Amino acid sequence: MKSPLVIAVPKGRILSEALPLLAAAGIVPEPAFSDEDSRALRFATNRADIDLIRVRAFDVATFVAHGAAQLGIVGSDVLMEFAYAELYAPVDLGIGHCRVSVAEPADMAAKDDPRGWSHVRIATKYPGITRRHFEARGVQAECVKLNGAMELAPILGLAPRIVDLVSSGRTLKENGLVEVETIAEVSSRLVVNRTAFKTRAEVVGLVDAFRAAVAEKVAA
Ligand SMILES: Nc1ncnc2c1ncn2[C@@H]1O[C@H](COP(=O)(O)OP(=O)(O)OP(=O)(O)O)[C@@H](O)[C@H]1O
Ligand SMILES: O=P(O)(O)OC[C@H]1O[C@H](OP(=O)(O)OP(=O)(O)O)[C@H](O)[C@@H]1O
Repeated sequence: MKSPLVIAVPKGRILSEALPLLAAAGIVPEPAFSDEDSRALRFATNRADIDLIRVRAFDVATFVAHGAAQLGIVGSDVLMEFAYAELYAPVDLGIGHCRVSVAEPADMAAKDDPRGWSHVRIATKYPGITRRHFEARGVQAECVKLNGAMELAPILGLAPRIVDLVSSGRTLKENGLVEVETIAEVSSRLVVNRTAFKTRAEVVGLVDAFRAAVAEKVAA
């Protein structure tokens, strides 16, 4: 028998929205998958030919790009950051909606004009997206890489501006920051390893199942 297909899912906030979509696509993980006390990382499902792995959001892209997992669920922010050529993203899952934005302290924004920037220092988890965004209009971005709590950077003098995800805007507001530019709208995508897509027929069937699950959700 062929080895099971591996689907990588992020363990953070997307998971609760992804599970109903997986179920609608006919994939239900074993109970240990939702058990917070479980230390297991790879899980069987109701389908003998499919396993799930639970990894960090950024690592979903890495596992699938290298073919260690054949499919995955990941935010388009992560896809933009890495731009892996081996990743094919055929289905917008319509979950995990937010945006990647530039933000700065409210008092700074009151007198700031983004058109006048020539060099910016930015704290971010997304140095790739940030550099490309600013380079496209001739602005040099010096990035300080953080893995979370970017909103602290301006207050503590690490960098005057940040590039981070914004959804309700509450995190910015509670930290005295305002959004000054939206770089991109974000949603989660089904990603597939291009080689697996060509060589394993079951992958094509699964992509169709996810597409149907999304269409069903939209129609409901
Ligand atoms: N506030 C938000 N609203 C909607 N979607 C979000 C929001 N924040 C993040 N996301 C989406 O969820 C994905 C995972 O984010 P999450 O915050 O759960 O993980 P993380 O904290 O980056 O992960 P890790 O703990 O592994 O570093 C992001 O890549 C993005 O696509
Ligand atoms: O606009 P809002 O609705 O407030 O959402 C934005 C926040 O959500 C994300 O962080 P998350 O809560 O995932 O924590 P993290 O810093 O661990 O990534 C993001 O990094 C922002 O901090």
